Amino acid sequence: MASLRQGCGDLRGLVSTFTQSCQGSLNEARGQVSWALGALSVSEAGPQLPEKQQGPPPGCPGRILELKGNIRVLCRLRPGTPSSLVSSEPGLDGSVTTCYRGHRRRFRLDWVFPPDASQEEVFRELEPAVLSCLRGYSVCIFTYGQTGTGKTYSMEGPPEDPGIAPRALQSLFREMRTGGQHQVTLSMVEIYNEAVRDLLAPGPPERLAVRQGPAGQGGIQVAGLTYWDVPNLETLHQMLSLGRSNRATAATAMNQHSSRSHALVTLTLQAASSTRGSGTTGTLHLVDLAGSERAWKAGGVCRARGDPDDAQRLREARTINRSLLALGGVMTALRSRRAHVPFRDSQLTRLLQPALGPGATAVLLLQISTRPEDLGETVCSLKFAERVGQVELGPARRRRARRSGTPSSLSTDTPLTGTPCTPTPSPGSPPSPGPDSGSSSALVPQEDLLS
Ligand SMILES: Nc1ncnc2c1ncn2[C@@H]1O[C@H](COP(=O)(O)OP(=O)(O)OP(=O)(O)O)[C@@H](O)[C@H]1O
Repeated sequence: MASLRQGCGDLRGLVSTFTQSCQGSLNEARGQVSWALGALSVSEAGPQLPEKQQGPPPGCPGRILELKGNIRVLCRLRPGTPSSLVSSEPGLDGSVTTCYRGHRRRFRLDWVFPPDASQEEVFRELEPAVLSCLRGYSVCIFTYGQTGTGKTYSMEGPPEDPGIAPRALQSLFREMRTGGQHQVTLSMVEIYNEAVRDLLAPGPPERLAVRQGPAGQGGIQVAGLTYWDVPNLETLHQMLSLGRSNRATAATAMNQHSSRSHALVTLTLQAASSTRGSGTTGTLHLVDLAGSERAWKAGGVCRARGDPDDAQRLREARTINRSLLALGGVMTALRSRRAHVPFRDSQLTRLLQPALGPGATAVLLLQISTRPEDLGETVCSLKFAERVGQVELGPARRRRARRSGTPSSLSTDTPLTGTPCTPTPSPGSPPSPGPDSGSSSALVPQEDLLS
């Protein structure tokens, strides 16, 4: 009788959630169709569009993005033991040559940074993409590679030698000071063991639900995510370091301070319309991916160390690898222009969906090791980068605000009145969502609001 009751309860639960799950699948199908239609119109319109409609004039940062393609792959070699098995030709259109299991293979990349490249040199190559966000572009910069190869070093960097994120913020605020009114909004999440957590939540971080946006509007919603209006650079730095300190890290076999989660920082930059042009909404996603670490390597070390936390490390390694595999699957589908792109396969790919949609620009910074014992991983990473380099997202597109869509409470580097790091949150909603976007996540750019 008890088991009959239990069965009956289960059945009731299933029935009650059935409509909801159907609606979810329907919404996703709609999203896929509108994504495919968007891709189609982009590929049809792309090269034929007159320059005026394509974006900024020659010489401007956005122009470089359009001409160089919407996904660029940069590679940075970690300093350390030089090996004759990994050699590189640094610079623009550089290459990395590996000699693995008797096979020589040359991988071409958009830019290769040698082991002695400085943080400044790396950022110089990325700065145009970063600044294009102020002109309404959506840009995603992500670091990818084996654990311990320097992803966090490149993205964050030590205080005495800052990496991409702090330099990007500084550069954006410097540029904003030169004129115009802007509003900057920040959100920061991590994906740890497939759970999405708000790194800037005012209370204890809880697991957040990721959902498909309302029907016909596409996009992804992260329920309960906090969005912060950031008035100045100092506050932004403080918030980022707060978020960073909330991130899950642990000592692993390969790295003493290994990031065990993927971290996604999203800045939305709204520029008010002025005599120089209409308002725009740009988005900058900075993604520090957790490192890939072969499960067998992690497993071997787990057994050898007999540490009680090692089972946890092994589980983390597996989920990280699964999500990176899903990212690889998405890249393959995008490259082959498949009708179905498996964005739903992991939380990482779901959240990255808007950043990899038509009209967006993505820059992959691949980190590799030159150590002979890492060669297998290095080749895998380079193959992944090669796949990414062949993806086409269509020409980069700017998002202009409607004429009436000027952001409401604009600020230009206004000094914070009150305690730093306590700006006004706008829980669960993005900054002034456009009527077409239907998105409640800062990870989701508003639709192309070309007026
Ligand atoms: N270019 C570099 N110059 C100097 N030190 C570096 C460089 N790249 C990496 N390192 C050092 O190597 C170590 C590992 O780097 P980091 O933590 O950034 O790796 P990671 O790829 O983010 O690892 P994980 O995926 O495990 O988080 C750190 O001590 C870092 O300071």
